[in-house]
Amino acid sequence: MLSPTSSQLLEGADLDAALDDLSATGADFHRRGWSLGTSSNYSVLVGRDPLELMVTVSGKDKGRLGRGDYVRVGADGKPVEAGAPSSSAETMLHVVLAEQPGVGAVLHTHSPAATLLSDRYARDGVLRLSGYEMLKGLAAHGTHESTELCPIFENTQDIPTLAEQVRERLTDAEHPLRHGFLIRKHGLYAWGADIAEARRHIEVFEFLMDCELRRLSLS
Ligand SMILES: CSC[C@@H](O)[C@@H](O)C(=O)COP(=O)(O)O
Ligand SMILES: [Zn+2]
Repeated sequence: MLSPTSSQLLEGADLDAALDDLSATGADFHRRGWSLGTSSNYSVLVGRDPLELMVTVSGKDKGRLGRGDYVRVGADGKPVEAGAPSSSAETMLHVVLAEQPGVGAVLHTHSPAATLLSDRYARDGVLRLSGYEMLKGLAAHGTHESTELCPIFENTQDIPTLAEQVRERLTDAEHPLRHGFLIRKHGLYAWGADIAEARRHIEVFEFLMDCELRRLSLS
């Protein structure tokens, strides 16, 4: 349980419940074909002062995660405890997102739609999702007559540089990152105030990208 003086947001039974929720999310995403072949990584914020996250261990089957498949990392993306297994190769992306006030969980998926659309619209640098009722499932979209601009980053394999690019875009004056972004021919990152909201954002993006893919194949 949380003590009133604790700087930790999650500990004890609350932390176990959060990890179980992330593992159930992984099993669900795996079943839906969004987290196959050890792809994807997930994290939940456990403390802000200092910043600490629980991130999935690198290379794990995301359909069969257990409580031991998470590593506690700090603001530098390194494990807090000596001898801990390596956290996700993409840990720094989770860290820069979790640094933002109001972000409590980050999820990453590898669906066929994200893989293909991030390439199809790479030249534009953005996937435009416009006019769909399901946009209301993204926080702060009160109407279907809105547009979500989902930026697309190149898949350079240089995660520290990508993390810096993401950090800059989070506060971009013209088009700040809002709910998610794509990495070209790779996948989707989305986040939320907690695991439930991050999962909803992934589901909405995946639904909308599936619609976009079908719309392209119809036309
Ligand atoms: C199937 S490998 C995919 C990885 O390269 C990576 O993009 C990924 O999502 C999972 O890496 P991980 O280090 O397990 O977090
Ligand atoms: Zn990935």
